[in-house]
Amino acid sequence: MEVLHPNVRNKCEGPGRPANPGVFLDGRAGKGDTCSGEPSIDFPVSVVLPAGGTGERTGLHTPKQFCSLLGRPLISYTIQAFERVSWIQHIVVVVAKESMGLMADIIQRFQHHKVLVVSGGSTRHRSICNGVLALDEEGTAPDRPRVVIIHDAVRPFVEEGFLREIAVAAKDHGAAGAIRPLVSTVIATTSEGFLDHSLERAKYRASEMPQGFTHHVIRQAYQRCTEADFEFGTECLHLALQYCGTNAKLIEGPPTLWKVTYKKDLAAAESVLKESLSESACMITGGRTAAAALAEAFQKAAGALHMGLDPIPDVTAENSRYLLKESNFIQVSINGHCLSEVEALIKALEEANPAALHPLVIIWMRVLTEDEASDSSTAAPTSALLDMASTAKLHQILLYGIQFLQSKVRPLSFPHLFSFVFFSLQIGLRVPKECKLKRS
Ligand SMILES: Nc1ccn([C@@H]2O[C@H](COP(=O)(O)OP(=O)(O)OP(=O)(O)O)[C@@H](O)[C@H]2O)c(=O)n1
Ligand SMILES: O=P(O)(O)OC[C@@H](O)[C@@H](O)[C@@H](O)CO
Repeated sequence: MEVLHPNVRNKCEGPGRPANPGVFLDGRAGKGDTCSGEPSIDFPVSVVLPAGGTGERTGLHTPKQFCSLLGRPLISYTIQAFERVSWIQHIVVVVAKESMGLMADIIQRFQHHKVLVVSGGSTRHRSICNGVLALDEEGTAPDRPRVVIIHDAVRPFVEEGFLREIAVAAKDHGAAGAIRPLVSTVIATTSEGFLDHSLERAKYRASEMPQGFTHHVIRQAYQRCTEADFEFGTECLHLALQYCGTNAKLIEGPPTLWKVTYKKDLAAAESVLKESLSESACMITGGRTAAAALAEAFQKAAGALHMGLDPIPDVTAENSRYLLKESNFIQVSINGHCLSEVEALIKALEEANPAALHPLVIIWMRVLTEDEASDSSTAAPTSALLDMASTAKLHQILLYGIQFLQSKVRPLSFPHLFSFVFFSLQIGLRVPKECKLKRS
């Protein structure tokens, strides 16, 4: 636990008044989990996530950044999006003083790492400024970044590739920002509430996040800006231009950069998360030829429905990364019914203890040939599987079983098989239930 130097000067809320010392919270020692195999950026980058607002426009009592989506606070998704990027050194989360304890709990519970928490201010600019200052101080503060990325904590869908573009452009130009095409036309009104004029929509863009700045530019911008900027401003790019003469490079971002603002946006964010979680899985074949052949055939069938399936022999050695990155697992067993493979997978997941944003789903897919099916001793170990499912659920692991007969007369029906798997992945996120053996 590292405490920032107590006299972190908080210019943002008036000169001289020290901000609450930030604390370094690291809920989990150990390596981060990069989500990309691309080469890392070769200059230090840190992130400031302003999360000190009250979320009034949602009409909810809980500030939207702390509202739960699939059982997890919204801010946790945003933090994980950044902590999985290996070239990001520190994540400064700026929260209201009264939320510091809650934020510490979230970091501990979801095992976030490389996070520094500092107290926010009465406006978004004051909060961002506090976050930048926290990166600024000599002494115990983390090593200084070359580039500072600023990203609203209530924009959970940010991708590493776009972050990289913003960071490189910020390094090259001093500032960079995400833009999106305008959906509505911008108009100016008279003081009596009538149309004064409208802007030519094609000439304008919506300013979104993330934005990036060299540490020098954003620090100077906040040192020079006025109280009116702090009180009423909403655009960091403007401060860089106004007070540092830096024209930000503008980069059109993906539509996923939208900000959770209203209550309906929380529901939209949850359904986006749910959809994204059931679109991929890894199929564990145990290295057996028949299982690998089945997995490859299944992978082709799933590809047509834009579902990514990775056949792998096991989750050891270099495949252990799936335990941290993946969320859905299909354990393929052909004949035989020992549950040891499923048991081993559950154990590996518990040990890896991924900072999963959602329940993990394991589907035990068991294929019986005709002679096996006629042998009563190979009957599905339903009670053992149900017991295992009940125990696994305590660790947020949902276990389902599917068993089907493969015979000359009844060849494998992928549509049936696939619909069960996809259905389980979807349902698995909604209501954790004991596993049910399905006979197709
Ligand atoms: N004093 C403030 C105000 C806002 N923010 C943060 O800035 C981001 C974008 O601001 P906005 O969507 O306006 O959030 P709120 O101010 O909370 O929303 P509202 O205006 O509806 O109250 C949010 O992550 C919010 O928590 C902040 O850090 N400090
Ligand atoms: O004004 P709000 O606090 O709702 O949201 C902040 C937005 O203005 C900001 O995130 C982008 O427009 C980019 O500056």
